[in-house]
Amino acid sequence: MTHLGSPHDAYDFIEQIGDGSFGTVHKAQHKISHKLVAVKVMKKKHTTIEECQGQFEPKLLDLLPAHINIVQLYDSYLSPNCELSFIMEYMDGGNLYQLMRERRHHNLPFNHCELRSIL
Ligand SMILES: Nc1ncnc2c1ncn2[C@@H]1O[C@H](COP(=O)(O)OP(=O)(O)OP(=O)(O)O)[C@@H](O)[C@H]1O
Repeated sequence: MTHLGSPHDAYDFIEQIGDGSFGTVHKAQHKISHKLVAVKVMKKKHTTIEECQGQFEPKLLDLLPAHINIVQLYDSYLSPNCELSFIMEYMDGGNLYQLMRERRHHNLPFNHCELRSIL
């Protein structure tokens, strides 16, 4: 379900944590519950709810069964300035590239079990 309105009304944006091909990702905190979330603000502008609901990523996340290795999608917003934002579970471990660099730096290669869970 996409809400009409800005995610800034419900969340305090803390910092930008990523920049992908399709959107920028921010760490944010719900103003009432204080729960930390990741907000992905899509680069492409959208004008209608129907257009937002046709997006591939949220459709896929909705279809997948709950799993600890799959980020949960909580909500989405369509702002008056035509920005579409997804509110997602916040993962605080960094991305795979950062993890690989850190492990290499400490000379700690992944074992078979870890590789299987990543792939
Ligand atoms: N749910 C999340 N919790 C914490 N950080 C996240 C979350 N989602 C994305 N990020 C951070 O934001 C970065 C960009 O994510 P995004 O999904 O926009 O692109 P990507 O999948 O990394 O790259 P691309 O879309 O270009 O293939 C990620 O690399 C990660 O560091």
